[in-house]
Amino acid sequence: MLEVRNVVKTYGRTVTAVADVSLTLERGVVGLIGHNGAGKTTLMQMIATLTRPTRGQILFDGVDIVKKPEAIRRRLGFLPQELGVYPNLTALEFMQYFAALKGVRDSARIRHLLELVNLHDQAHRPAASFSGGMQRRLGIAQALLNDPDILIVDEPTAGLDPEERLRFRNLLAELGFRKLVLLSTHIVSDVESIASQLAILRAGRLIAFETPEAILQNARGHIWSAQVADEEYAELRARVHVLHAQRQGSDRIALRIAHAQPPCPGALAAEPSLEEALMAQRYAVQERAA
Ligand SMILES: Nc1ncnc2c1ncn2[C@@H]1O[C@H](COP(=O)(O)OP(=O)(O)OP(=O)(O)O)[C@@H](O)[C@H]1O
Repeated sequence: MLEVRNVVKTYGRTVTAVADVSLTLERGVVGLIGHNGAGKTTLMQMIATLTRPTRGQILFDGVDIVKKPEAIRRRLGFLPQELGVYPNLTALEFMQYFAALKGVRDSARIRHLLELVNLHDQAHRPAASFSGGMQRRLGIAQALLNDPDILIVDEPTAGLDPEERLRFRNLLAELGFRKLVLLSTHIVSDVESIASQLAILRAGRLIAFETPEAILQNARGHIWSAQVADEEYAELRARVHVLHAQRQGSDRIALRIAHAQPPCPGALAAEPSLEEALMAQRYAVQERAA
C-alpha cells in the first residue's frame, strides 16, 4: 500500500534528517520510534507530502506521491504535533470549519466522529477549554473527516495524563483494524500494546523494522536480573549496561542488565520488556559500530 524507497532528506549541506530509509507499510498500527531529532517528523511529513524527499521515492498504491501528491492527500488524515484549536470555536464549530475546508458536507459524519472520540457530550464547549487529551481526540476526529485510509499522528500522547493516554491508545488501536495508522513517539509504552510493527529510527537511519515480538525475541538471553551489594554495583556499572537499579532493603540493589553473557555470578536470565529489548538492541548496534 505505502512504499518508502531509499528516501533521503537533507537540510543544507550538513543535516541529514532521514538517511536512506526503505519501508513497506500495510494496514495496522505502525509505531515510529526514535529519540528527539531521529527523523520521525521529517519522515512523516514526507509521507504526508508536506515536504519532499531529497532523494528516493514514496509510492502509494503504486503511484509516486512526490510527483503526484494528490494521489495520497485525498486518502490521508494527519494530526501534527501541534494542532491549535481556535479560542472562539466550540468543538462542533471546529469540526464544521475543517469539514468545510475539506469539502465534507455530511453533518452526520461530524456527529459520528465526535461520538467516536467520545466528545459528543462536549460538542458545544469551546475547544480551547478542553484538556490536552480532549484536544488530541478532537484532532483525531478532524483528521478522520475524509475517512482516510492512512492516518498519520505525530507524538500523539505528549503531555497527556495516564488515563487520557490509555483512552487515546485504544482509539488508535481500533482505527488500526481498518486503516494504516502511523504514529511517532519516543515513549515505547505508548505503542507496545497496539503496534503490529515498529520502525526504529536513529539519527535518520532505520535500524529495525520488526514486530514487537521479534524485537523481544532478539533480546531474550541478553537481559539479566541480579541482586548485588553496593561495591559490586559500582563495579558492574563500569563494565556492563545497567538498565534499572532499585534499592532493596538497606544493603542490596536489584538490577536489570543488558549483556550478551551472564554479567555476574547469580544473575538470572529475565524476560525483557519492549523498552529493555530496544535498549539492548541499541547497545548491540553501538558495540558493532565501535
Ligand atoms: N526545517 C529544518 N531545517 C533544518 N534542519 C531540520 C529541519 N527540520 C528538521 N531538521 C533537523 O532534522 C533532524 C530530524 O528532525 P525531526 O524533527 O524529523 O526529528 P524527530 O525524530 O521528529 O524529533 P522530535 O521527537 O524532537 O520531534 C534534526 O536534526 C532536526 O534538527
